[in-house]
Amino acid sequence: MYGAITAVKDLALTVRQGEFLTILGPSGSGKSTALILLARFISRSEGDILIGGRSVAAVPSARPRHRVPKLRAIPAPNSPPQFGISPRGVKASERANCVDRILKRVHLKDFGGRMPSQLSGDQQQRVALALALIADPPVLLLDEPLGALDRNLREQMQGEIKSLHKEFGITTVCVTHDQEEALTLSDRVVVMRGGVIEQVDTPEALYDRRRHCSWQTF
Ligand SMILES: Nc1ncnc2c1ncn2[C@@H]1O[C@H](COP(=O)(O)OP(=O)(O)OP(=O)(O)O)[C@@H](O)[C@H]1O
Repeated sequence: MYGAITAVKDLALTVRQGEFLTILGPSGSGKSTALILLARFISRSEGDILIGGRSVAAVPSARPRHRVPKLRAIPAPNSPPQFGISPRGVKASERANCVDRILKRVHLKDFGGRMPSQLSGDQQQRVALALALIADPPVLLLDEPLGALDRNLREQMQGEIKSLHKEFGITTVCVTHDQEEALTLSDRVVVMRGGVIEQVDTPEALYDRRRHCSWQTF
């Protein structure tokens, strides 16, 4: 709840291990709030959120384990991309290698020393993706990851996100209002409207069902 506004009214959602789940809906439908609830950024009115079978309420709030930087912003704006985050469960001696390997994987091998302002929009998104992968979170949360990019770059980054998800197998919850993006990237799509879940389906079933009842635009 934000004051008198109940952004998400009733949310019962199971995110499966390793899946790419997208929350799709029009502006104001509560998508980001649902994602925030997942990350426990704000207090919940009621209910519980489980990650890996464990209640996030049991996780100390000072440093939320499940928090992952939004892709639309670089989390450490004044630092070169390779700083500011350490790989989990990687020995100190191997950290630099791990960071290099992931920067290479997102096509930023030679960009490690640049400041964010020296990077283009898609390079900044790649840095954010690299940071998320290096952090190796139990659930990767993406809020409108490609919203700031033009169409060509968006399609290119969609392909990259999809192949990174396949390769790293990180359980991912993504928020978007872009139907094409949701259908392209996801194993399942959650359609939200007015703070409630309207439908949960595979992209194929969603496309098929909506074809028969006039595809709604967001
Ligand atoms: N910090 C806030 N304070 C007050 N109201 C808020 C706040 N954040 C969101 N809201 C309200 O909660 C409702 C849901 O917003 P939310 O951002 O979750 O929706 P959304 O589907 O992600 O929309 P968008 O795509 O525009 O970000 C909206 O009515 C919005 O105005």
